[in-house]
Amino acid sequence: MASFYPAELDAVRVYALPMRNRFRGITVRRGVLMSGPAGWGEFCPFEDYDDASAVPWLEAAFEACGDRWPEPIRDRIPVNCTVPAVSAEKAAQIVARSGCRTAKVKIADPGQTAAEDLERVAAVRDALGPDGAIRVDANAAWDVDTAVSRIRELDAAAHGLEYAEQPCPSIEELAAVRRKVDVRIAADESIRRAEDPMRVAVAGAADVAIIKATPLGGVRRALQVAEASGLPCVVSSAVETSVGLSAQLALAGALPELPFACGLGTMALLDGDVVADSLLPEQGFLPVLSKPPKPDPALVAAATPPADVQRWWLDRLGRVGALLQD
Ligand SMILES: O=C(O)CCC(=O)C1=CC=C[C@@H](O)[C@@H]1C(=O)O
Ligand SMILES: [Mg+2]
Repeated sequence: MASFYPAELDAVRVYALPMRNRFRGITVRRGVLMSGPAGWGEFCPFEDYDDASAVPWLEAAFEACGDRWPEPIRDRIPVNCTVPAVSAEKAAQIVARSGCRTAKVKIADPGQTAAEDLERVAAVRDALGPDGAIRVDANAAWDVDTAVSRIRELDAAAHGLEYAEQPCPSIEELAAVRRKVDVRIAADESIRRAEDPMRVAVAGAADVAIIKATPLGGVRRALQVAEASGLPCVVSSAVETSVGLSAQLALAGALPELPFACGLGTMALLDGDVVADSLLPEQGFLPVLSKPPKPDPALVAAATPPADVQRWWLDRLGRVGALLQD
């Protein structure tokens, strides 16, 4: 239950920021910034999410506006750089510029061949050197047999993968792949898109749980999901601006254990931000803030989309807000 409602919001601002490369099929990231008594929150469900699936995203924004986050137990978070489905050359540049010691590589993207995936992963290993870690994310693209053969090939091209994220859609398939390959399996969509993320039994089907505060309803809820998963957790972003990203860092800061780098280096995917001190990784780390950063009015003005786009987002906010109050 949210602790306060949109009627109490001090300010609501719609933003649109271009992505540097197409990611998850999108080229512009859009959402709503809102301020409440505790600070700023961000409501940014992807455009393909229906209103019901967008409810936890709004709960996450309201948590940031209405409550302080749990006390952190660490003040900085190691992060991976995220490599979209780009050419091998571009992938190497992204890794080299990031300063991160872990890279997450998107594979099995629509329109990409298996050979291009292997080249991208090999280029990332060259750019990272022998002791960096490489993880891949297939976003549920494969069946079990394809996953088993592709993961083995990618593991060889990478000279060792840290884990393979969501190779197949279902938990049963993840479990079957996990029995057949030596690489760790991570569950992402199986948790974040589950009807009840608190009850999804991923232990046995995965070695790592990907946890995201924004689609799971906020930092507190995500901490409960992490505990219920019974697995080591990696916090990963939903490609928010620095406002929403700060909540994900609060989650990473509060988790009892954090054995792997987190997927929170995503400000590098966006061309611009709404805060002046953007949460871009430095030497592979991001800070845990005590509260969300305040948007810079000039940057927000520069990121404000046309009136019809603003109207679409405000209507969506109103509809999802009404569902939340039901
Ligand atoms: O984990 C990262 O490095 C970045 C975040 C990331 O990959 C994602 C963010 C948002 C939507 C997803 O398609 C994608 C993911 O599947 O993890
Ligand atoms: Mg994923």
